[in-house]
Amino acid sequence: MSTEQYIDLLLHFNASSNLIGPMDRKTIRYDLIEDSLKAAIHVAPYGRVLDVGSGAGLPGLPLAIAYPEAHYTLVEPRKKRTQFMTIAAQRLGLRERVDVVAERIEDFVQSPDYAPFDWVVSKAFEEPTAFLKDALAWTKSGGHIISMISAADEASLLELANELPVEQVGTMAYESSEGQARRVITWKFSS
Ligand SMILES: C[S@@+](CC[C@H](N)C(=O)[O-])C[C@H]1O[C@@H](n2cnc3c(N)ncnc32)[C@H](O)[C@@H]1O
Repeated sequence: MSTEQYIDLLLHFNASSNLIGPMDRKTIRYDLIEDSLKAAIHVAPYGRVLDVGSGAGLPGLPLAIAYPEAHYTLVEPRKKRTQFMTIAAQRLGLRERVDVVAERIEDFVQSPDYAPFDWVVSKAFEEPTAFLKDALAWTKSGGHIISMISAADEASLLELANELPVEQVGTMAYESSEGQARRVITWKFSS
C-alpha cells in the first residue's frame, strides 16, 4: 500500500471517469498527494477521522495510507467518486479502517450510527468560513479541525475564528505547483 499505487489507480480510473481532470503523475503527486499530507502538519490524524466532500479520496486516502493508526470516514454523495474510493480502499488494503459513505454530510449526520469525530478535515468542499462553523457540529469537544484554504481566505477565517470556541494550533504557508499561496490552519475545538 503506497501513495504511488493510489496515483496509479487515479490515473487509470481518471481516463474513463474524469475524477480529477487532466493531470500528470508529477502534478498529482505534488498538488493532490503532498498537499493532502500537509493536513497532518500540526496534529497527525488520530482516533476517528472525518473527510467531508472527499471527491476521489482527497485528502482522506493519502492520510489513511500515511497514518494507519486512525479510522477514516470519507463522506461524498457522488456515485462515481464513491465507487472509485471503495475500489481504491480495497486495492490499497485499507478497507478495515476506511469507510466510504455515499451521502451528503447533512444526511449522514442524521443517521443513528453517527457520532462526532476526533479530527475533521475537508478540502475544496465549502467556503472556509462555512466549513469551520459546520465542522464544530461534527467534531468532539477537544478534537481538531483542519482548514485547507487559499491564502486569500485566511483573513476572513481568522476573523470568524475569534467568535468561535476554537484555538489556533498552527498555520503553515505553502504554494501549489502553479504558485498559488495556500494555507493549512489547524484548530482545536475547545467548547
Ligand atoms: C471540489 S470537490 C473536492 C473534492 C476533494 N476534496 C478534492 O480536494 O479533490 C467537492 C466535493 O464535495 C462534494 N460535496 C458536495 N456537496 C456535498 C455535501 N453536501 N456533503 C458531502 N460532500 C459534498 C462534491 O460531490 C465534490 O466531490
